[in-house]
Amino acid sequence: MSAYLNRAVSMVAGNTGMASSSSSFDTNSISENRSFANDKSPLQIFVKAKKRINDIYDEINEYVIETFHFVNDLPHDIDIVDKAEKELFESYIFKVSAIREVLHRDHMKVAFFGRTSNGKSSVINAMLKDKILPSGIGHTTNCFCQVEGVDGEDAYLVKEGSDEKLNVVNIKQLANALCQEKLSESSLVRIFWPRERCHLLRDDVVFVDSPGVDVSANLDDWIDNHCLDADVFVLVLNAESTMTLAEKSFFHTVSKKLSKPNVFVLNNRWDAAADEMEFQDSVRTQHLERCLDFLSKELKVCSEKEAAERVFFVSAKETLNARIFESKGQPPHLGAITDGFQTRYFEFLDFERKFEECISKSAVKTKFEQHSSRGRNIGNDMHLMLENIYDRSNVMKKEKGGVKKKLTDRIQSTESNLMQITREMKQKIHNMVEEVEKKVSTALNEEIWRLGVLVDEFSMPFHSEPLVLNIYKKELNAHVEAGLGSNLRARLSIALATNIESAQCEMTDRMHSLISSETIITQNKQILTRSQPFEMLYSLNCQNLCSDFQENLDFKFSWGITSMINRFTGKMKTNGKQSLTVIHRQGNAIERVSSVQSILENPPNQASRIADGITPEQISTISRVVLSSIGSQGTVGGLVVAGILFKTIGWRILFGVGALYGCVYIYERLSWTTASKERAFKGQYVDHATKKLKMIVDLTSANCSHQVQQELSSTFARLCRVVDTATTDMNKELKDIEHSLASIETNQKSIKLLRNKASYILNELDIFENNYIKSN
Ligand SMILES: Nc1nc2c(ncn2[C@@H]2O[C@H](COP(=O)(O)OP(=O)(O)OP(=O)(O)O)[C@@H](O)[C@H]2O)c(=O)[nH]1
Repeated sequence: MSAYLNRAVSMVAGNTGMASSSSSFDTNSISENRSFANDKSPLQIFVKAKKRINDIYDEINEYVIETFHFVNDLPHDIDIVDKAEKELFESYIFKVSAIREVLHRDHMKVAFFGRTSNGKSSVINAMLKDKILPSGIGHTTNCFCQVEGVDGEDAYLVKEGSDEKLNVVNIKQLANALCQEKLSESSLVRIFWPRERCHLLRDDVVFVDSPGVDVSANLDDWIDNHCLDADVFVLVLNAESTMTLAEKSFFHTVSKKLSKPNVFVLNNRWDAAADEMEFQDSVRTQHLERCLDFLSKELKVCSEKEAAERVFFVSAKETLNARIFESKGQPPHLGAITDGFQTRYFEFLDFERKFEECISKSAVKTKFEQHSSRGRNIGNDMHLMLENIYDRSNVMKKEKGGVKKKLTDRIQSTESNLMQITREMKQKIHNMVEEVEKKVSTALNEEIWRLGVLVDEFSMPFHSEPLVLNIYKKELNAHVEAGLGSNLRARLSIALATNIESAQCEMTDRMHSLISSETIITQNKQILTRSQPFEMLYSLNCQNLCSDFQENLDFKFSWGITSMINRFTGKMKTNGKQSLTVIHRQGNAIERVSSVQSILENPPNQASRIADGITPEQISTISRVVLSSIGSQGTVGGLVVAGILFKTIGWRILFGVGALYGCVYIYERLSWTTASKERAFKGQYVDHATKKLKMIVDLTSANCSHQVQQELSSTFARLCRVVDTATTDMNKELKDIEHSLASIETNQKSIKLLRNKASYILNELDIFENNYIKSN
């Protein structure tokens, strides 16, 4: 084994972690090492990086969707995100979705270029360990052929511009299929080959075979259409000849369009070139120098040292044959064409190892660095937007907190002020009620005192006929009731209405000071505005009051004994009445109402008894007893009196007095006319009505004060209801604000969580970049 071979073996073994302590090895051990190495293939960097970035993008996708839904579902009252921001959040969903699609399609792409028949297809087949692409003498590849892995057992091809999957059973069929179609040289045929048949395809490497660079002038189109996303370029040279201008100029164009492309140079057909063993080393050195110069000095895609790792001398044909034998379980060296197979085979393995390392790192960098940076931009943007939204929610929280405090204070002050005003208004109403009671009582007493004048004003024709008299009495009662009512109204109503109105205004103003809502105040004013001022009802009801009035229109001699007794008892009646008033003043208003009402309902008996202590029957009995006593003893007594008087003053004087008494009697008897009867009737009526009206003075004043109390209390109650409504509204508003605040706090927690998720994703991308991009 030559020294060069030893170097190659140690190189490959070293890369796979296997120590080469002996130069005596066979190709079986190489194949075992190679198989073991697959698991640790440099391509795994790309595979793992792709899986990782896909996982991160799955998280980013979930995150942008979650964030958009959160922002979109925010309650309308929490106006912290505007329409433009929502649209921006939504746009991230589409962006991420587009990146994920590209990511899923991302693969490592290697493109093979060189002159026709240099063995490009053979190199690809050797790498894929199968005769996939047709190869042969002459121009066999007439368009771009891309070999990529597919799940499943069946291979198929898809032509450019078509979705039809054409079955490919074997290489002949594929060659026929490609030849039958008149394809343009820059069109692309995609060959899908089962992944499981080749580890390179399984690890997402895509191979692109091209027509010879010497057969086309459309090199720019080729590069634009097929090379811009290639991670590695392999220039397949024919080691039997020198690099041509066509090959050089193609790569010059490539290096102009792509910054520092990864270019490998394979001096293929080295088996044929090495036939003449004596010149082998000098030819190799010659080729090597030219290639190194080309890469490092002409293309300037790498340093000379790096270029030394990019130039190989191989035999694709031998390698392919060896691998086919190998796949059949036979020793690979059976595929050897000439001497030096092992060296060339090892160098092919070395190329593959370097190629795998290069393409993996390059693809990770060129493809995933971009995705990582776009993911980072999205994460940063969203983090910033969420930061702004959080700040806005904080401002809103503070505002709402301020409103809540003001509202709470207002509710508390309204409640305490309402209690204070209620106490004061109760006292005011009480004072006004007492005042009204006094005023009504005084006014009514004065009117009763002037009752005679009112009765005298009644001018209906009087007749003592009972039927006519009844009508007269009814009309008189109505006249007295109307007169008293109008007099009382004239004396009291205006002042009373003014007082009540001012009290109502005061109540309204004070209660309205507790309400902040102008709408409620306006509505309330409309409700409280009365169409007519307060009108007091005195309810004297003389008709019932004087229903027991019984006139006495019989002639009565004013100097008769009965009249004299009546005058005497009249004095007693006055005293009794005074005592009744005292008794009544001690009771409360309601009791007075009931007692007086009962009096009114049973007027003659009880009232007279309570007032006088002596009933009219008793008076008449007394009169009769006195008269009868005078009558029964008159004979003796009268004679005695007459005798004494006769004896004392003389019969003339006695006769004169008797005649005078008689004249007076006759005069009174003659003047007892209808007019006298009317006067007597009115006098009796005035006495009766005065007596009855005085009984109801307290009742009436209590009734009036009750009306005032009712009026003011109902006004105050209405105002309280209004304040209550306003307080209820404020409480409702407070609850809404509290609910809103709770909602803001919940949303702030969600925003924080989403912000943290953005930071987490950014951190994941950092780790990804450190592991897969910066370390390369
Ligand atoms: N001796 C020898 N022959 C080779 C080697 N590689 C390829 N060949 C032969 O060279 C011929 C051309 O090989 P291809 O793989 O078709 O070459 P190509 O560059 O793809 O040609 P086009 O497809 O026409 O561009 C075939 O007959 C191969 O068998 C090699 O390493 N040694």
